[in-house]
Amino acid sequence: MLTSLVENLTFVRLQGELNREVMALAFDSRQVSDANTLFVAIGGFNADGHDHILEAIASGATIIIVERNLLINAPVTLLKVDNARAALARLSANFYDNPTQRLNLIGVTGTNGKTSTAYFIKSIYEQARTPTGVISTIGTQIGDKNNKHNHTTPEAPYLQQSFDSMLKNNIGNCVMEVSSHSLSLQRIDCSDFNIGVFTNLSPDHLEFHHNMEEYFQAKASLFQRTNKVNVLNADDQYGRRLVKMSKDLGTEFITYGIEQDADISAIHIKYFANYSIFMLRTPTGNLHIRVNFPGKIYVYNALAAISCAYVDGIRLMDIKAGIEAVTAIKGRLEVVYNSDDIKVIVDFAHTEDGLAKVLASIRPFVQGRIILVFGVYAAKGEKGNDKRRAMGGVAAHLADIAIVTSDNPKEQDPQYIVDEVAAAIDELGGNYYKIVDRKMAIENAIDLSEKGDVILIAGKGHETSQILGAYVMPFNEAQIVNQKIQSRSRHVVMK
Ligand SMILES: CC(=O)N[C@H]1[C@@H](OP(=O)(O)OP(=O)(O)OC[C@H]2O[C@@H](n3ccc(=O)[nH]c3=O)[C@H](O)[C@@H]2O)O[C@H](CO)[C@@H](O)[C@@H]1O[C@H](C)C(=O)N[C@@H](C)C(=O)N[C@H](CCC(=O)O)C(=O)O
Ligand SMILES: Nc1ncnc2c1ncn2[C@@H]1O[C@H](COP(=O)(O)OP(=O)(O)OP(=O)(O)O)[C@@H](O)[C@H]1O
Repeated sequence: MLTSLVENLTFVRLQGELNREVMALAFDSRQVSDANTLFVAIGGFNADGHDHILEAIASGATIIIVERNLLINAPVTLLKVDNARAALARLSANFYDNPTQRLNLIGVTGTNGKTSTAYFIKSIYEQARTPTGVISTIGTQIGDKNNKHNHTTPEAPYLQQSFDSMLKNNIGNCVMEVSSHSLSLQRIDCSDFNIGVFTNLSPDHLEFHHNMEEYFQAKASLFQRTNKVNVLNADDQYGRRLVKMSKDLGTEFITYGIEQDADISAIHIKYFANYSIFMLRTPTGNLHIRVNFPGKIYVYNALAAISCAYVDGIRLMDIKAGIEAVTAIKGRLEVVYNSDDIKVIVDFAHTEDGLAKVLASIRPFVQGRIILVFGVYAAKGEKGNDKRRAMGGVAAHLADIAIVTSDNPKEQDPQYIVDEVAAAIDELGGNYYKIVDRKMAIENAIDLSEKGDVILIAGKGHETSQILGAYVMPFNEAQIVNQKIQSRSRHVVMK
């Protein structure tokens, strides 16, 4: 009933009764399909939900939440709130009876590494026989089911429903990637986090957050609301700011690192082509760990997950087994083809820092050349230009050949983006080709390759489609690679 749903919500009743049944929640008029739906009208960046109230009512909405004084000539209940997004979060949590109060919720935030850290955490907790759900860029995993969604951190109704579903399936822990958008747009309001995990911070999403300070403050807000402890990267300058912030707030924290003094650290690290080994140092003992992914970034992601499990009381043997049990994460340094001649890797690197670090991780083990296929999605304008140029710079410095192509061009002109990235590579004297069509770019990389080369296809990782304008085209990089290699070998045999 609406009377219980509005608990702890500050509102003004503009019309109608509170004594009404609520069958569903919606924030998009196009998604209303049930009678007795509560529709929250959000004033957005592009549209305004208030302009779509009548459509929502026509589809079944009977309770409308608004931010303005209005009256509607229909038998609906109309409540006014100060902030519709915050109200959506409160109503969603109430609708599912505040599930996070009964869930061990762990939030992972930072620019890069959230997904692998989340999967490492899930694996460790499950070694310790504590079932764990995941909400991440790859999807929401509850038991054996994985539901894909467009967001890294979905909107509040979906989140609260997922938490509720985890509890109903006897899953007591949830590890969730928390994006800066979700923090700024109140998607995770009314979610009680026990632990917050910070990976790192580097430029991204600046068209939305305007500058690094604003971006940092959005991320920092997660660590101001954790109930138990913050897990912080001592080697990252923003991680050290979060240490200071936690001290000031009197919040418990634990640090991890490789370079700086930290509570949990990795020493004697040895890097190999497909994995790394190191000695894990903790306040209560040391042990050897193997991470089945190459490069320093995965040692960091493993340390973040280890520190989270450690402060949550999981035994070191389960921690070790949990990290070592993760052998693949979709689209994260995923080897989609490997032979004596060439290796083809698909990876989700889509920021300057991520791309640079992935290239640095694989470089020591490449006998031939690195052929990089990549595109950049960044919004129009100065911040977008900065990102495109910065990624072009990484390609110029760290790849032998760059094939500049499209990522998800979405509403933008793909040729413009490719030209701009290529101009940045050109200025630095890099070696590049421009091929707007991503499938052709991948095929050309294979044609160009010689024995000993590694092809890195960066940017889309786990994604299975490409967004061109309003068109979502199925796009499977592993399939494209394998089909091309098969047809190439057929061609060679026929000759
Ligand atoms: C920048 C951003 O986050 N935008 C979010 C924002 O969109 P918006 O304000 O532009 O929405 P809008 O189009 O103006 O519409 C305003 C309201 O009217 C409603 N509407 C609109 C039209 C209509 O016919 N009927 C109707 O009811 C809309 O559903 C919306 O509630 O509010 C919408 C819901 O209210 C979100 O779906 C939308 O996410 C968009 C789709 C998005 O792409 N977000 C990305 C950038 C994002 O959140 N990314 C992060 C980080 C990913 C990462 O780390 O890489 C993520 O967590 O995924
Ligand atoms: N610790 C790290 N530091 C820098 N780059 C990293 C790190 N870990 C992974 N990466 C790179 O960033 C890419 C994205 O990593 P991951 O998917 O874990 O990040 P994410 O934080 O989930 O990103 P998003 O929020 O955009 O989904 C990886 O494919 C890899 O190229």
